[in-house]
Amino acid sequence: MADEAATLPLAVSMGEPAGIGTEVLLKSYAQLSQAGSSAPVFFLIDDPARVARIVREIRAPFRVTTIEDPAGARDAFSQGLPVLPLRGIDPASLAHVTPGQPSAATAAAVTGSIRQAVELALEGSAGGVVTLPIQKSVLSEAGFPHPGHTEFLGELTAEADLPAGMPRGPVMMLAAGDFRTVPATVHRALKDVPASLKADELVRIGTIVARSLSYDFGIQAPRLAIAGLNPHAGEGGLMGMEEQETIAPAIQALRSQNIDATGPWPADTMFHAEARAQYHAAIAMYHDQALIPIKTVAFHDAVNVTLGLPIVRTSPDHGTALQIAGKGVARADSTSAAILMAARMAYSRALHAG
Ligand SMILES: NC(=O)C1=CN([C@@H]2O[C@H](COP(=O)(O)OP(=O)(O)OC[C@H]3O[C@@H](n4cnc5c(N)ncnc54)[C@H](O)[C@@H]3O)[C@@H](O)[C@H]2O)C=CC1
Ligand SMILES: NCC(=O)COP(=O)(O)O
Repeated sequence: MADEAATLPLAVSMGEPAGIGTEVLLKSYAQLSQAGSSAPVFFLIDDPARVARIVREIRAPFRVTTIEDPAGARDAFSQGLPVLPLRGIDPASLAHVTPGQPSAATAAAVTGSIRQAVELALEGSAGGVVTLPIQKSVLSEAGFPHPGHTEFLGELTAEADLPAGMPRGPVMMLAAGDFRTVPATVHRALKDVPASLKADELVRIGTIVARSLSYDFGIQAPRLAIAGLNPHAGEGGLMGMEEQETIAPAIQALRSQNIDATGPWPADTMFHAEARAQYHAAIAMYHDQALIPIKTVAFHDAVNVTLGLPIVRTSPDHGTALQIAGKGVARADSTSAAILMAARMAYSRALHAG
């Protein structure tokens, strides 16, 4: 990790303050900072007084260090968790957070933290962005127009240049070790999925995944397995036509671009261990088709990563877990994995950029 740790510090957005985000980040800091100079350096964008209060409440064996800019994170990291104050947000909006009870009153801080993290990454002050989970329903109540980070990040980075040859995302991928799944449609009602599947969109997603597996993850000849939509991948048209009309033509188009894509595979049998050994990433047709297998097998290890962005972005795979917020029982493995993955991706991008 020595070289990876030498890249720019990672910016961590605060996520829902009534959820488990702060707790898992503090636990990750306690764990990862043990690695000393080989630990990836990161900082949280939040209200330092709020975070310091939580650190005192849980009697964490470290403190919070307020930094004025990302450059201050490296020196501060060995002393305590570096926290960069939220820009343009009244800290009073975060003064009355009750664990487990999210409120629209904190929405500006939550979305402002993401925006600030992305800006720092785009201007080259941060090596990438790690987002802590947001409560999507509460942000929506407050007028936030995006169903999740993925779409918001696409908008925030729409004008920025991508690495050479990388088509523009955003594309969501969940990854745990060699197990990688991509939902071709993301935050969409199931009833709307069939009509929204388009061959050219599947080709764009497949191209981004293949390119990113090489560029960000060092897989030189990525193999993609594409799922069908219907039971038994349509059973020759008996159970649906999307495989023949949309998915198979997209696979042909990917193959004509020398991308090693196969399918459409029946989704029920493509995720067991022997099947997974045949490919580097599965492209599923909808959110739960992609996320159920990986969260079942690797809930505490998986990372949510956005491909096809001008910046690196990862996140723990879990949500705000309001039921256990404030109880001290949340596991930080996925957050630590997200930080380590972002550091590795930032290092890989820095190497490519020369
Ligand atoms: N990247 C993001 O911002 C994400 C946000 N969400 C949002 O989170 C909210 C809650 O979503 P849910 O579907 O309930 O999923 P969830 O992941 O918050 O919780 C599902 C179950 O897993 C448990 N759990 C989650 N994280 C855990 C951890 N670190 N340690 C131990 N147990 C843990 C919870 O207690 C609950 O039983 C929703 O608003 C959802 O949209 C969900 C996923 C990702
Ligand atoms: N289930 C994954 C999820 O909802 C995360 O979405 P995003 O906030 O990363 O776009």
